[in-house]
Amino acid sequence: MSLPFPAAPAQSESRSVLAIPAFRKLWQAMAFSSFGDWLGLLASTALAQQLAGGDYAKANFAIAGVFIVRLLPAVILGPFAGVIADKFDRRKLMIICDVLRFSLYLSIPIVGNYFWLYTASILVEIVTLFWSPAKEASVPNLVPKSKLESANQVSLLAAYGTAPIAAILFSTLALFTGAINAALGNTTPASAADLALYINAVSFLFCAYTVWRLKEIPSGPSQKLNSSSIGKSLWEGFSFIKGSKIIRGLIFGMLGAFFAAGAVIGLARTFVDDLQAGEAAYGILFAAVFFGLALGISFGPRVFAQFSRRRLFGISLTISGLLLVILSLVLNLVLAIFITVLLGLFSGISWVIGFTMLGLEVEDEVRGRTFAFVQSIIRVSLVLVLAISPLVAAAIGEHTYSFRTTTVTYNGAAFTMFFAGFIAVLVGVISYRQMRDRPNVSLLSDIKSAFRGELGAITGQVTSGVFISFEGGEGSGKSTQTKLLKDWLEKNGEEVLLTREPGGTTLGNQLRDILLDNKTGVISPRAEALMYAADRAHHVFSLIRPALQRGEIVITDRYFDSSIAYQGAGRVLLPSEVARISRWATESLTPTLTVIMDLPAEIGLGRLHSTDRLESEPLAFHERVRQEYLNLAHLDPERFLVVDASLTIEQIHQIIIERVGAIKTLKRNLK
Ligand SMILES: Nc1ncnc2c1ncn2[C@@H]1O[C@H](COP(=O)(O)OP(=O)(O)OP(=O)(O)O)[C@@H](O)[C@H]1O
Ligand SMILES: Cc1cn([C@H]2C[C@H](O)[C@@H](COP(=O)(O)O)O2)c(=O)[nH]c1=O
Repeated sequence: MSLPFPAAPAQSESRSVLAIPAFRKLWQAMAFSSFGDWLGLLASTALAQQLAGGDYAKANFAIAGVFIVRLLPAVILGPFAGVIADKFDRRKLMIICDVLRFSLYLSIPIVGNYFWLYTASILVEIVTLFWSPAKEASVPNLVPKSKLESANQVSLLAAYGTAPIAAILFSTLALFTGAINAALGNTTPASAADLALYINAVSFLFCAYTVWRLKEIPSGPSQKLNSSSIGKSLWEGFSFIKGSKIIRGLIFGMLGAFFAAGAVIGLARTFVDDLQAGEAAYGILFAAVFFGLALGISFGPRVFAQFSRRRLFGISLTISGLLLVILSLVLNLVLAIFITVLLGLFSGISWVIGFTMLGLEVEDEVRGRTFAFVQSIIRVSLVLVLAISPLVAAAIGEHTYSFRTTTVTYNGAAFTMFFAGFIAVLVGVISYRQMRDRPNVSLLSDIKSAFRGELGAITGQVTSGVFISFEGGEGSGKSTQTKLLKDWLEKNGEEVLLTREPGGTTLGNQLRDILLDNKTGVISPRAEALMYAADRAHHVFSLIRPALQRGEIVITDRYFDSSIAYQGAGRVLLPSEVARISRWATESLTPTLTVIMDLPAEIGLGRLHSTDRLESEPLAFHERVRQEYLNLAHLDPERFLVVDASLTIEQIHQIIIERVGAIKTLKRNLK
């Protein structure tokens, strides 16, 4: 029998996609234009502030204006631009767009007034709306299908990874503007914002040149693009998410994360001014957010690997909100930068978990619409927060307070950040409560368990298909009920794989013989745990995962909870350690539903005609197993269904099909 391809992606995927010369060149062009975009954003907001000439309210209004004009075209024209861009030669379109962006950015510092700053910003955004779909449509022509996901990952890196580099360059320009002006022999000295805008312009010229040389991009118009309107995707996505508590919590939380990050970005320029710091500090603060975000995205999920993703999401969001509140109270720039890195870090964690979980929790058929919904709602809320927060700050104005001998100044930016942080905390707490798994496990004990490496991270990981496990003591009726359920599901049009542990595979059957044969005699508890885990690893790898990926329903008679109950409680090993082995063996594949057939051990054993090596264990062993099952179910009532196995076979079957029949992805529920 040939084994399926491993589920985990190869480590060097991202590097290998960049080894494709044509894609690498396009990627470099993307990285340059993203870098230019970030530098342009920093420069435009700095210029808007400069043009206000020291008027606090005017500076805030002007900065809000920059964000509004940069985001509005995408909200209003986004879907239409995609359709129009479809009709043109992609390569030529990208070159024209880049040359236009070069000219527009070049003109902003030359003209140097508000009117042209806003007009040019709107035009740049409109041009970008045509460039982006042309670029998106070109990527599939340059990389094989199997590498598309890695291509998207490195594209994201180019889009966001360039932000801190742009911010550092902006700070450097701000620090050395005088020297640079002198070196260039400028008679009318340019500000850091002007210089940044010139560099930005040149980055687009470079991008145009790269694409011009990239003959691999087909010259024809692109294939059909997703052109659904924002209104339509909002509505369709909304209809799908309203039924799921977890997805609702996720989206609500992600909006909270964007709300907090948007407030920092929208208010950063005036906030650093309130801290008596200049343009260099603005760049550093901006870089700090992205540096923190990058840290959170890269290391967060790995560092907190043992912790429940659903809980971690709400917690990191709440911490981000708290950090925003603290940031608003800080009057020292160095401290503010440190807090901003932490704020970015926790926002990064919630962002990456949010997106990953959306991918995991949302079924294949509705994933596209859900993501479209999330993207639309994020754009709309970003426009609102970026536009509104400087306006609120302007309305609040400047305030100085005296306490005995000290005076402190808290301006509108600080007050607005405080409120934004407060709202983010509320959102974090609500989404934590809404998404929290295992409601009977307290946060503190979950943190302790995570440090010990317990089951925390194991929560709803099935991507496609439905995975149901049956658990219970000896003779409790598992085999009888799994067969009845299989028949019922097949009558309802499902493809079903019924399997068991140990022994779902050829190798598993050999292990089963050794494990259950009375002649085997005593096996050390740890060796026994490893043998069951070995059977499980092979079972998941070669049978269960492939079936789930085919979209089938997998029913297994016993899975990892058996090991926790038998080897953990029965053999008196640490259940947390046994769980950890299973998590490793299965790459955390967790059942959608686990049915526990609960029966006093004595009755179950009494139903059997012969006894194997495990069944021959004393009654106390089997009672410990039963109690451990009940304990597991108590901790995670969402995953477990405990059934009274002393009822009749038909009564039990009815209880089970009532619960299974409610699973949303069953064909009968999708009609
Ligand atoms: N609800 C029930 N009431 C009475 N007898 C039952 C019930 N369910 C199953 N049985 C009988 O109990 C015996 C054991 O049932 P079954 O093989 O389904 O249990 P099991 O949990 O799979 O056992 P094992 O742990 O040994 O694999 C069978 O003879 C079966 O007909
Ligand atoms: C998966 C698994 C099973 N066991 C024990 C439980 C039973 O005594 C046997 C399996 O027999 P069954 O007739 O198929 O129920 O193995 C275990 O101890 N640990 C496990 O992980």
